[in-house]
This record gives sequence, structure tokens and C-alpha cells, in this order.
Amino acid sequence: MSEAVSERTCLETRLRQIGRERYHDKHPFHQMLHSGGCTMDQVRAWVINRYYYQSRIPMKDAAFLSRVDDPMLRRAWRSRIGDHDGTAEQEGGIVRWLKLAEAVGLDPAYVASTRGVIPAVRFAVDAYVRYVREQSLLQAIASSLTELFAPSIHKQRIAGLLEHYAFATPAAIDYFRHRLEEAPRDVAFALQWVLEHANTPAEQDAAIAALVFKMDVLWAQLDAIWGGYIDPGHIPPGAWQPSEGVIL
Ligand SMILES: O=C(O)c1cc(C(=O)O)c2c(n1)C(=O)C(=O)c1cc(C(=O)O)[nH]c1-2
Repeated sequence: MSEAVSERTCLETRLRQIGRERYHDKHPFHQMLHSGGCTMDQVRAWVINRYYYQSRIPMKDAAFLSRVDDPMLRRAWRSRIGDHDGTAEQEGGIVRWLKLAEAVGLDPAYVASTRGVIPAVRFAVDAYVRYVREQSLLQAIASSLTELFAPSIHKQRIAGLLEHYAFATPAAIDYFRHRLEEAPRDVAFALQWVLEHANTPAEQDAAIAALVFKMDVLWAQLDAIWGGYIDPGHIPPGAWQPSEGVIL
């Protein structure tokens, strides 16, 4: 094996190890959600807060694109925005998420207003957008590599929701089925790019730090939901109160 190839393999191994240790599939909230342990209000709290993440993903990708001067990189990245915002032919992830909101008994307009988002979730998600706007392109791309681990959690979620919750029809959770096709394509490109461009030890450490940062962004959102709606269940000022925006 050439030295460059073995360094890439080593970086990939380090990146994957971070996922094994820190990805949010290990968070107790996800384990509770996927095993049917959440009340409908706890599911609603997750849908409202997670919408904020969804809504900011295309904005962070647009921020990223605005910094890229390589047309080929822009071309490879821009489909991410269509995946979330939709196209003339196909609805996107944001509309699909709002269908999930409706299926759990929430007014989609209330969810889309982002009024009930927990302040700590807002801070974490905004930090991700800012990170992608301000850090190096290598770090911006590496921070998306949490998606290496997303297909497995999406599979668990599809199976768990369908098994345990009456609201979970295939149409209601279509968002996740689409991600099963979109995420592997996106992350294969991003991983390749990072492995090709992180050549020095400092660049490799920067890529690792970016992935750790993003793991923290995901974990922090679930900690905030857990504290607000599960244990101790102190809903922070400004966050969703369980009667708001409910249409059932
Ligand atoms: O449900 C999940 O656990 C999950 C995780 C992640 C992730 O790992 O960042 C993303 C998504 N979903 C997702 O749906 C999505 O569109 C997405 C985009 C990105 C990104 O960083 O660009 N991550 C994720």
C-alpha cells in the first residue's frame, strides 16, 4: 500500500471510530423514540425541534456553496439544496417533514414558524450553520460526515416508528425513506473529498475536530429535548407548550 493510501485508510478509520463513540443513535432519546417509549407529546416535541435542523440544512449548504470557487465542487454539492427544498417535479425534505408534523397532530404552519423551538436547539443548529460559513472548506465538508452513520439510524427509525406508533404510516415517514437514497450518495462524495484533501496531520486533525463538533451539535439537540420534555421535564421559556399548534 502506498503511503498516501495508507494515510487515507487511517483517517477513514478515525472518522468511523468517532461515529461509533459519539453518533446520536446512542442517545437515550433515540432509543426511547425507536422502541415506542415516547408519548405523543414527546414525539411532537422532537418533530418541532428537529424541524429547525431540517430548515437550516439547505441554508448551511447555500452558505457553503457561496464560498466555493470550484464549479465541479459546486455542481456536486448543489443537489443537496434540491433534496430539501424540492424541485418543480418533486417535493423536498422540508415538505415531507411537515407531512410528518401533520401526521403527529401538529399544524404544519405552527411547526414551520419555528416558534416553539427550544432555545438550546436553536443555538446548536445556528452554530452548525455558522461553522460551515466560517471554517475551512475541508472542515465544512468534514462536518457533514455525520451522515456516514445516518442510514443505519434512519432504518432503525422507520422500523421502530412503524411498529410502535399508530401515526406512522409509510406516507407519514416518507422523509426517512428518501434520506436512505440521498444520504449515501452525498456522504460518499464528501468522504472522498475529505480523504483526498486532508493531507497533512494538521488537516487530518482539523477534519476529525469538525466531525466531533458536528456530533456535539446533534447530541446537544437531543439533550435539550430530553431535559425539556422527559427528565426533568422543565420546558424552557419560549419553547413549545404541549397544547400549542395541536390540530387533532
Ligand atoms: O435523522 C438523523 O439522524 C439525521 C442525521 C443527520 C446527520 O447525521 O447529520 C442528517 C439527517 N438526519 C438528515 O435528514 C439530513 O438531511 C442531513 C443533512 C446533514 C448535513 O450535515 O448536511 N445531516 C443530516
